[in-house]
This record gives sequence, C-alpha cells and structure tokens, in this order.
Amino acid sequence: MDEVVRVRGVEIRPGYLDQAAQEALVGEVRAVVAAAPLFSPMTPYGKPMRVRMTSAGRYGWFSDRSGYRYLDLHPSGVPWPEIPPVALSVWEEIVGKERVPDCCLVNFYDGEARMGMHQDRDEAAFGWPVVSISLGDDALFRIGNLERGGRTESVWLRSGDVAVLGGTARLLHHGIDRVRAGSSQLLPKGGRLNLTLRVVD
Ligand SMILES: O=C(O)CCC(=O)C(=O)O
Ligand SMILES: [Fe+2]
Repeated sequence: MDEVVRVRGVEIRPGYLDQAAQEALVGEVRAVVAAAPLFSPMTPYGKPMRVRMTSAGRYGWFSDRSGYRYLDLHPSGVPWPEIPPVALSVWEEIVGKERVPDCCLVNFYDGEARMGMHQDRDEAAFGWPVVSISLGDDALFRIGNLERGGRTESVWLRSGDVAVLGGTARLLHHGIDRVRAGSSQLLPKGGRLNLTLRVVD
C-alpha cells in the first residue's frame, strides 16, 4: 500500500486501491460512461484510436482531424459528468486539496488495444502531475524520455495501481504496448480501464 516504485521519476504505487475501492470506482465509471458514452477519437492522421475514451470533469479530452484538444462538452453535446469520487480522493491523498483536477480521462482497452508513445501536453499547465489509476487487466506501460525515441523502460500496471507523472517526469513520453487479456476478474467482460486526472488550465 505504501510502496512506491520509481521509474525515471514516474512514481508507481502498486495496489494503491484495494479490491473494495476498485469495485466502487468501477461502479462510478459505469455511471460516467452511461452519461457520456465511450467513443473512438480520430487521430489527426485520420486513423481512429483503438482505445475508446470518455471524460469526466470541467473538460474532456478529444481528438479529430484538427488535432488534440480539450472540450467543454461531450461530442454528443451533453455535459461531462462529475469526476468519480474515488478517483478524486486518490488525487487529494497524493497531490492534495489545493487544486481539483479539471479532467478525468477514461480510457477503455480491450484485449487488442494499445496506446502509442506520446506526451501528455495538451494541458496549459505542466506544474501539476498527471495521476493515473489502472483497473482490470494488466498493461505493459512503457516509459521513455522527454525527447521522442531513445531507450525506454517498461513496467506492468495492475488493477489498483496508481502512477504519478509529475515534476521532471511530467512530460516523459509513455505508452501502453499491450494488455494481458484475462489477467483480472474485476471487469466481468474483461479489458482494462485507465483513469488519468489532469489539471488543464
Ligand atoms: O492507459 C494508461 O495507462 C496510460 C494512458 C495515457 O497515457 C493517456 O491517457 O494519456
Ligand atoms: Fe498519456
């Protein structure tokens, strides 16, 4: 619970959420997805992303042929739901109460989904960390460098793990190489949920 593994400045807290907290958070994410359905954003290169997404909070992350950005409303026109309380308490415990995150991006990975190496840099402020919560199947998380390319290190993220990209690690390239289908029983139909809490502006 209190263990912290540091990989290139990324702080990983294995098993931060216990089973009961994970189940509670899954229930909260279901409510988010019911109000603001998952969609597959189009990349600026014209290929739909394999990961399905939605958001909660003041802003939601979006991508289409015009590029990556944050939107005030879900693409269907409905407001983004409130950030799930369990996720908000993870933020408060790790980052503090001084600033509430503006966005909780929800990513859903089926067994085939992956996410290419990228930086989280669509926010206006990099002074606050990105806090990532993993639920469901294990995922191989690759951590690179501030510049594109170069040597990388990989670590498996498991259900209940929290990873914090802050300080010198805030703008490191990172991605998900693969998801180990069937490695967790948390989501009845399998797959992986990742929540990232972000300060946007
Ligand atoms: O799924 C993950 O663990 C990482 C997600 C991510 O990097 C992102 O949404 O920007
Ligand atoms: Fe990211």
